Amino acid sequence: PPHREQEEKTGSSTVQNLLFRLGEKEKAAFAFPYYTYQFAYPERFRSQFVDELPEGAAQFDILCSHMRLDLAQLRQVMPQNTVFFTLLRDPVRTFESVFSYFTATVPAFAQAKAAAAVARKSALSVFLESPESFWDPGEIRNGLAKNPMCFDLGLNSQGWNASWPEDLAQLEDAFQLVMIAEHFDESLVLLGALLGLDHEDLAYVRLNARSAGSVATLDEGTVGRLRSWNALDVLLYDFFLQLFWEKAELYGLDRLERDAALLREAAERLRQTCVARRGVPPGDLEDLLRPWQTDTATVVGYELRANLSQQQQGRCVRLTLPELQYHAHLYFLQYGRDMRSAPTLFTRPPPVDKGEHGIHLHRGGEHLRGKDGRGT
Ligand SMILES: Nc1ncnc2c1ncn2[C@@H]1O[C@H](COP(=O)(O)OS(=O)(=O)O)[C@@H](OP(=O)(O)O)[C@H]1O
Repeated sequence: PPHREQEEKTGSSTVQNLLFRLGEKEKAAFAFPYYTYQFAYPERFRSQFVDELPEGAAQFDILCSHMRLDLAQLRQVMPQNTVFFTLLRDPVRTFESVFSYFTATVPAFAQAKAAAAVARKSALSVFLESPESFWDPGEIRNGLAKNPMCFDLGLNSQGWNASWPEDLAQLEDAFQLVMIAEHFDESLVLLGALLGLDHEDLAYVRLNARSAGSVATLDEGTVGRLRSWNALDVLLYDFFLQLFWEKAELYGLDRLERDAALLREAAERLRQTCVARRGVPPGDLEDLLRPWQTDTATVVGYELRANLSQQQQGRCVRLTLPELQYHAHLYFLQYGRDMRSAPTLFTRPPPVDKGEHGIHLHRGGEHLRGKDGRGT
């Protein structure tokens, strides 16, 4: 059974979608959060955050919802032969994405934004001029404000300390694969080899991407400041990037490139079949396919072709289904009830409010279930 640790803003929704599709097809038992679609994030993961084992299942097969990692607690939930993998992204791009997406929810970022309005500068540049002045390390909602990838992996993300190398070595032992977003297709090939998946299983579309207008261009000075503020994320990334290339060499570099090319072809075929328009702004998307938005970032989605067969429709909707909608759908399939909502510190509420929520999800669910004739 795979377990994927979800890293904020690294491309993890794209990998999660793949596991959702795979798990749904195989009727896997998902270890879902008791509340909502994330494990009480940004608290450290605890086994009691997981909902009950579904009826008839002897163990959980897949766990892939948002969490801040605690390996020991996670091992209490998942079977012994679980494959652990996660995904890292260039720390500069990750931080820029985290900053843009969570400007309003991370207090350190929100304060920088307020100061920027006065100074008539960008919030990110004001933050990077003196990050320490905005950053209160005692405030848990500031977890993502510095070294967000280390934070999500449960490492000490606030500064270097003596146990860091050992903590890193533990992660190296625990994860069979650490994927690298900059080599996404090659990472997927290695994942496929690990889980016994073929190119068709691995075909994907890029999910949760911001519109071009939401992505900041970074000059050299900004990149330098981002790297020094997130120095531990840089260390983490460089360490696992090197490990990634060692794994790639073991697989065979030529073979990896050949397989990545085949995967790209399979993915492109599926995109040609399914997608009429990519990069579609939220206002143009129906509820079912509209990704969750924040106040500060526009996240784009996909419009499907109009004349799909029933079977294609089932596959294409799932391929492009945003995280919350797919999570809610699978939760409903697994338990026969709606996902529980609960306020968390980082509230990203369900896509529509409570009253409509059920109707929307049922409609979404029926749409999904009806179109491919799976039925529940
Ligand atoms: N395949 C692939 N390769 C490279 N990058 C990718 C891929 N898929 C998604 N992305 C980018 O990842 C960002 C979204 O990350 P997450 O899905 O992890 O976000 S979230 O934490 O779950 O909200 C988001 O980055 P930004 O657009 O910079 O915000 C996506 O564009």
